[in-house]
Amino acid sequence: MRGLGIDLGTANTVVGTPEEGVVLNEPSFMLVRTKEPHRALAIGHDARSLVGRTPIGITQVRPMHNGVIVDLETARTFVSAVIKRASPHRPYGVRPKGVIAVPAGATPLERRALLEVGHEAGLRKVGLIPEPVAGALGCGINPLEPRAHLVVDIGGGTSEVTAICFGGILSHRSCRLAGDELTHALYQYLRAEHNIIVGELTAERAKVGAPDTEDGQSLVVEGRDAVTGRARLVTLETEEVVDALRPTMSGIVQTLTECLEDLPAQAIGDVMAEGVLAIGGGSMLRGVSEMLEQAFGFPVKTAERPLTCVAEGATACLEHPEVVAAYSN
Ligand SMILES: Nc1ncnc2c1ncn2[C@@H]1O[C@H](COP(=O)(O)OP(=O)(O)OP(=O)(O)O)[C@@H](O)[C@H]1O
Repeated sequence: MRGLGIDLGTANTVVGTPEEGVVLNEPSFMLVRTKEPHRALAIGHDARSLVGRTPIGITQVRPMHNGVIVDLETARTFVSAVIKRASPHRPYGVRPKGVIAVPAGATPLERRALLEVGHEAGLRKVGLIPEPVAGALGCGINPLEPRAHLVVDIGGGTSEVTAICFGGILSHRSCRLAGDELTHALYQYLRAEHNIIVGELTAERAKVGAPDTEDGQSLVVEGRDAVTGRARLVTLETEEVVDALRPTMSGIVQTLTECLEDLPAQAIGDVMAEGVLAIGGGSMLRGVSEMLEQAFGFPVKTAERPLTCVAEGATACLEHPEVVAAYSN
C-alpha cells in the first residue's frame, strides 16, 4: 500500500488509497465507555446510529470540532481506529504514509496537533494539505498552475472560501456556520412552527432529504409534540424546508463573499472563466449554487462528488508530493 489520503471532517471522515480509491466514508463519531475514554467501542455509522439514545456508561464523542482537533487523546483514539479499518491488511505491519486534509484557516498549533495525532495513530510519514487545495485536485484541477481558482467548501462545522493559485493561497475567509447549524435551524423551525420536537438525526434526514425530493412532494418527520409530549408525525413540503434553511444559508454566503474584497483584480478573469468550485455536503442543498452565483457574481460549479473530493485529492497528493510541498507554508 502506497498510503492513505485522509479527510478528517467535523461531520464525516473519508479515507482513500491510490490503489482502491475511497475505502472508508463514515460519520466522525465514536463511542467510548465513560470510564475508559481512550478505547473506541464503535466508530462511524455504528456510533452515530446511537445519537440521542446512548446507554448509561457509554459516551458519544465527536473528535473534530469546526474541522480541527480539540482533544489530542480522543482524536488519537479515533484516528487509530480509522487507520485500522481503512488498512486492515498491512504487509509485515508496515505503517502507511498519510496525507491529511486540514482547513485552510487552521492555526500552526492546530496543524501541529494533526501531525502529532497522525504519527501517534500509526502513520509513518504525515503530510498536510489545505482542504480547498485537496478538493480542487480531487475535482481534476491542477493547484500548481498559474491560474486562480476559487473554492467554496460548506462542510459540517465550517464554511470556507479560498482562492488558490500556483501553489499558494491568495485569499481566504471562513465561518463556523455550516451543515450542523443548518440542521439546528430546521430543528428550531419545526419546534416554533409545528410545535414538534425532533431528534438530531431526524432533523438532518429532513434537511438532506429535501434536495432529492421533487417540488410538490412532501417529507414526513416524526417527533414529540412540544405541548402534550405525545408522538406525532408532521408532513413538510420540500419548499418549506428550503425556506426554513434560507436565513442561515444567507448568513453563510454573506460571510464568504467578504473574501472577494481580498481577491486580486488580476484573478477575477480566471475565476470568471472557470467558475467557482463548490464542495462539501452543504453545497448539495437545493438553491445553494444560485445563491452563491448571485452573491459572488461568478458562475458556480458543484463538484461531482462534493463529500469525497477532498479525500480523493489528499490521496492524489501521495503521488504528487510537490503539491504538499508547495502548500505547506
Ligand atoms: N445531500 C445533502 N444535502 C444537504 N446537506 C448534506 C447532504 N449530504 C450531506 N449534507 C450535510 O453536509 C454536512 C457534511 O458535509 P462534509 O462531509 O463536507 O463536512 P465535513 O468535511 O465533515 O465538515 P468540515 O469541513 O466542517 O470539517 C453535514 O451537515 C450533512 O448534513
